[in-house]
Amino acid sequence: MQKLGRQCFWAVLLLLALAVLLLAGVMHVDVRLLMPQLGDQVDGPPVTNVMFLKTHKTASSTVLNILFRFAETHNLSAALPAGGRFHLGYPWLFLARYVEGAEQGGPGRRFNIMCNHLRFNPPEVQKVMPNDTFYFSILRNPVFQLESSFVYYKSHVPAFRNVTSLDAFLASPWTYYNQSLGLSNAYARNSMWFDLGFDNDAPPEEDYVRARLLDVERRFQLLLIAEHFDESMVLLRRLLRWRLDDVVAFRLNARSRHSVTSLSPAGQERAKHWCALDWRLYQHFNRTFWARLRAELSPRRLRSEVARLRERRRELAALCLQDSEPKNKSQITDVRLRPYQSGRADILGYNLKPGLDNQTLQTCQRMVMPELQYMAHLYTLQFPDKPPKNIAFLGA
Ligand SMILES: Nc1ncnc2c1ncn2[C@@H]1O[C@H](COP(=O)(O)OS(=O)(=O)O)[C@@H](OP(=O)(O)O)[C@H]1O
Repeated sequence: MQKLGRQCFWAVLLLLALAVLLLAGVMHVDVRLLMPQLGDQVDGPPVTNVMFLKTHKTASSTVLNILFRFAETHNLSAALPAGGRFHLGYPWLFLARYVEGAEQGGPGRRFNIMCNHLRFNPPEVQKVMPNDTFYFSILRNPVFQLESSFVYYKSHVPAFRNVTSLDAFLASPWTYYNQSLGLSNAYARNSMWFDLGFDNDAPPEEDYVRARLLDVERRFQLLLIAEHFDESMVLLRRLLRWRLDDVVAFRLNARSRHSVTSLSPAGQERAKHWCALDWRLYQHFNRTFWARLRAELSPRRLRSEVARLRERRRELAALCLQDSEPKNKSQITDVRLRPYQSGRADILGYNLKPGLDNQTLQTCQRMVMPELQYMAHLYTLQFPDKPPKNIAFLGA
């Protein structure tokens, strides 16, 4: 009798499971959306040695926030800029000695996570990162990347200083762009190509471009695409075997709508021509990105993973943020959460909900902490005996 009862129980359970699967199939719903805990399972230990080449104006600060949070929550070491510096020697080619502590404890000191701005120089990066490091970076359509760069670096970059608009610059770039001024003009032309360590003024000849694209393919396991940020996070999480919350992030370092300018259609075409190396880079890795996604996930699975990521971001926004809309500098009440401002860009940040309990507050603070503040925070954790980084603009 008891045996019959047990059999009935299992039969009902089986029927129920079949009904859920059938329903999910009919309604085109991924089962993991109905039972989220199923979807967070990953095979094998997470990858913990990661080098992210932080390209400029490509959503890279949002990725850096993800990596810093992972480093902090897993007690991993980060390769941080030495002394009072805020980047790893940029715009000069990276050298291992730009990393705090790289030369202490004898040569061979290795770090888990590396993600501050640097100009890629593989042999020197290899001196501070372990052999099994996962290398990745992110690219953005150079038309929009250049527009963001123009507004952000307007007064910093010689080529941009004396021109009123990007359209005017692109109509006659050689009037404003002086090659002999070298590195300080790197933000004005093929900036992603430059960050990868290549010559941003090289003629875009076919053999040269192909050889460099091959170099990038050899060095990096993954190139993400800023325009497809959520799909990028789904792919990254899969390859790193991380949990969903590890890759959920709020958009950081964004400009307010009024500081975004739009390029005329002719200006957009000129931007592709002016930044021909970046345009080739972007087109190539946009193609390989989608090929990789297709190889890793079915379209339905991709849709459901992106949906889960967005749902979780909405949940965390509701938990953490006073208002899900980002705020400008003067609206951010906690000065420590104000992002660095530059050029004509009005860079936005977030206010947290008041009255959060300590643990929630800590999680939420980390998610909205701007790059410089987070770096200074990790630096103090990692090097408590060294003078802390001085973020001058916070005192202003
Ligand atoms: N999640 C996500 N998806 C898409 N785009 C995003 C995301 N996060 C940040 N951004 C946009 O990235 C721009 C800032 O880039 P960076 O953080 O790389 O800039 S920096 O070089 O570190 O200053 C900045 O672009 P602009 O607003 O056009 O300047 C951000 O809006």
